[in-house]
Amino acid sequence: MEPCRTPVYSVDNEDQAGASLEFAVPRDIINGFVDNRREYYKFRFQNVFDQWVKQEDIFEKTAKPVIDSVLAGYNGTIFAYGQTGTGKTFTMTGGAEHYSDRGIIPRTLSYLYECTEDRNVHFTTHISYLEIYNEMGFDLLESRNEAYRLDDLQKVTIMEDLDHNIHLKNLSLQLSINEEEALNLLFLGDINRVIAKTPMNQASTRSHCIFTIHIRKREPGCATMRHSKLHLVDLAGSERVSKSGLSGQLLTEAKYINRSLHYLEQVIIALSETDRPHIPYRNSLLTSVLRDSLGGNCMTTMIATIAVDNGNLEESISTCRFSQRVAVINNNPILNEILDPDLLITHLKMEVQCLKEELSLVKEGQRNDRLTVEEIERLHELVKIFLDDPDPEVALSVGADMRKIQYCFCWLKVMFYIVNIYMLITLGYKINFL
Ligand SMILES: Nc1ncnc2c1ncn2[C@@H]1O[C@H](COP(=O)(O)OP(=O)(O)OP(=O)(O)O)[C@@H](O)[C@H]1O
Repeated sequence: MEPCRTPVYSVDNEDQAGASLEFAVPRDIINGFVDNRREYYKFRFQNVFDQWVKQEDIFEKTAKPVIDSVLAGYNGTIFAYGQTGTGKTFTMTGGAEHYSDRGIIPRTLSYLYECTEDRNVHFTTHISYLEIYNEMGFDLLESRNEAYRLDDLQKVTIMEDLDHNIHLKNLSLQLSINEEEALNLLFLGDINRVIAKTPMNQASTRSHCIFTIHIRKREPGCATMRHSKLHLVDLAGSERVSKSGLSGQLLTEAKYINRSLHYLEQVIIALSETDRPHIPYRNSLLTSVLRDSLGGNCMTTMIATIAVDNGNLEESISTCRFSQRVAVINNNPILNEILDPDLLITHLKMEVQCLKEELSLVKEGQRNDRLTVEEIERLHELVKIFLDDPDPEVALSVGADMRKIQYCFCWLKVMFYIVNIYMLITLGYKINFL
């Protein structure tokens, strides 16, 4: 947050009804003339952080619960939204001056690898880093060398399968086995990010960036595997084109940013209205990529950053209104669990074997040549083993040959008669004896 020039806001974290942020706007501040606009605006959120808050507190209260649910097998998203220059990148990535200024992404990596140290559970972590600039996707991790131009990066395109799942073509997934490797990937991606100067903010990021951690977790002896992903999203800042005095390339960027944020807002509004049959995800690359992360089976946290000085009040109130829309969306996180691929292969092999036997049974069912003496002797042996085995689950397996199966049935029938006759004789003997 920018330092406050006029104290027109107050934060109340003690209120029983939840944390609140209130703006008191003296009438003379509203454009300098008396009008009918409201003088007080009060918003309630899960947490409200004032400008002196420590990065650690933000991480503990906003990010940690999402990471815990991602480690348990649910998808998660944390995204920073707000006017340009209000601290989104500072919140997500952090400041370079002090170690304590580390933002949510590096802290998430530390916490994540700390949690996955448990040797009894097998974790695999992959990282991807996508940049969306002027409605085009770029892989921030593809180039192992520093990119000098945006075109040096691999272009990422979006594809949809028959089940409407989104796939990102050319977005690399980099394996990272520890915190150091993951941080190196973050730094590589950050170097590759497009940085342009605007009159509003000397280090403004003009693109949306999505840092995604893909996790696979398997517990020993467990037939299933859990897979989840955590999107950490630093959105480009919204800005009023007239106010920022942009022109040329920067104006084009601002238009793209504002348009994609507008589409994001449309999606959020549609999600917050429960009776809306259609959610317009396809309008932009950003909403298409975040499709499974805004509504649906995901735990989503939005961090809204605002400036509290008078000059930015209008944007700040608009950001708060948008955040309240987001807060009413109800997601139903679903556990992402699949059968372990190795076990799946074993099951499929067994199924193929059964199907092969069934097939040859159908084909060979027409054979009418007689069984040889050796074959008959072998079948007697198999039936004996089958009958002698006390295990009720034991199977009599004679191969896919209808003649052999029929012979075994006949032989079992003979055995059945023999046993019955024997029992009758024994019973008759006992009666006579009595
Ligand atoms: N809480 C904070 N403490 C100290 N400095 C901060 C804080 N928040 C932001 N800043 C500083 O304010 C400036 C703007 O912040 P930042 O780049 O994070 O804004 P942004 O919202 O990401 O902007 P843009 O949308 O233009 O990328 C940076 O120099 C940053 O270091």
